[in-house]
Amino acid sequence: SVRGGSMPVDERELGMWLLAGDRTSLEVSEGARALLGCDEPLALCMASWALASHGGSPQEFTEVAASLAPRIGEVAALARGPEALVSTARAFASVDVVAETLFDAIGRAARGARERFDADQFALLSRCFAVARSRGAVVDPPFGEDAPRETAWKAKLKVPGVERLERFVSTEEIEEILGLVEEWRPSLVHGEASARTSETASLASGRRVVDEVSARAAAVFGLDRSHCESLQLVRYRDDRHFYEAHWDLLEDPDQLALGGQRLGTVLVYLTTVAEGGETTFPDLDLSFRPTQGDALAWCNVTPQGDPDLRTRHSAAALPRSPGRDKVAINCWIRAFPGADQL
Ligand SMILES: O=C(O)CCC(=O)C(=O)O
Ligand SMILES: [Fe+2]
Repeated sequence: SVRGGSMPVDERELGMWLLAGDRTSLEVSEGARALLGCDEPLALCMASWALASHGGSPQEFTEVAASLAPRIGEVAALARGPEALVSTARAFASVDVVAETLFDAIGRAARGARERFDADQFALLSRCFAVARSRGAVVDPPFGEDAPRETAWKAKLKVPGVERLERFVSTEEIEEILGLVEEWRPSLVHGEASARTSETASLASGRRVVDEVSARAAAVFGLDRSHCESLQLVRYRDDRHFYEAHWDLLEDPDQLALGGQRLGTVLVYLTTVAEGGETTFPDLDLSFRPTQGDALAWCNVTPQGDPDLRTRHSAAALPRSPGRDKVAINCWIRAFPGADQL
C-alpha cells in the first residue's frame, strides 16, 4: 500500500497530491480508491485526471465515474468549473470506458454553465462527447451547433450576398499550393459521385502557405485560423465536370457537434476560365467568372446562425476543349475552433 503514510487525509489536498509530478501509479490507484464516495467532487475529478496520466484501468475509471456522476453539478458551479468539466471529460475520453451516466451528467452541468465556457472549452467538450458517442454512449452533445458568444457572428459581409475579394492569393502562393497536391480523387457528395463530377484534393494545416491562406479566409469572418477546415481543392477538366446546385451547409449531427456549422465559405479561384465554369447563385441572381487569384466569400448562415438556404450555388461545366483546367479552393469556416484538426 501507499508508502510511508504520506497520503494527505484532507480530500481536496489528496486530489492535489495525486496530481503532483512524482506520484507512482500505485499511489494514484490507492488515492483514487480512497476518494470514492468522498464529499469533495473536485477531488474525484482530480483523481480522474491523475488516473488518465498514469494509464488507470477501465475498472478504476468506472468506479470514479459512478461516484462522481451524482455530484458533478457542484463542480460546474466552481470558479473554474468549465475547465474542470472539460478536463474530466478528457480524462474519461482517454480511456476505453463508456461512462454514459457521467457524460450525461457532465452534459447537463455544462449546459447549465454554458455562458461561462470559452470557445476552446466549448469545442473540446464537444469533441469528448463525440468520443463517448463513438464508444456507444447514448448522450446528447453538450451544446447545440451554435458557437459560444465570443465566436459568434463577426463577419462584415452583406447577408445575403457574395463578395468578390480581388487578389486574395498571389501567383506564388498558387504555385506553391498546387505543388503540394499529391493526388486528385473523384469528388464525392455524401459518399456519392452523382451531383458533381470534379476531382478533389485536401491540404491539411501545418504547411506555411496552407496556414496563411486558412488564416486569411477565417479572418474574413472575424475568426482565427483554426476555424478553417483543411483546404479542399477542386478541379474541373472538361465538359463532363460540373457541380449541381447545392449548399455548403452540414447536416450530419455528429459533424455539427464536432466542429459546428460551416458559417462561411471562401472559394478561391486558382485559374482563370475564359468560357464556362461560372459559379452561380440562382436565388441571389448572381454569377461569377473564375479569375485567377480572386476569391468569393459568403455567409452560409444568417446573422442569427440559422442555415441560409439562399446560398445555394452551382459550378457550370467547361466547354468541350477548354485548354485549361478550372481549379479552386474551398475554405470552409466552422463555428468552433480546432476545425482544422477534424
Ligand atoms: O467550383 C465552383 O465554382 C464551386 C465549387 C463548390 O461550390 C463546392 O465545391 O462546394
Ligand atoms: Fe459549394
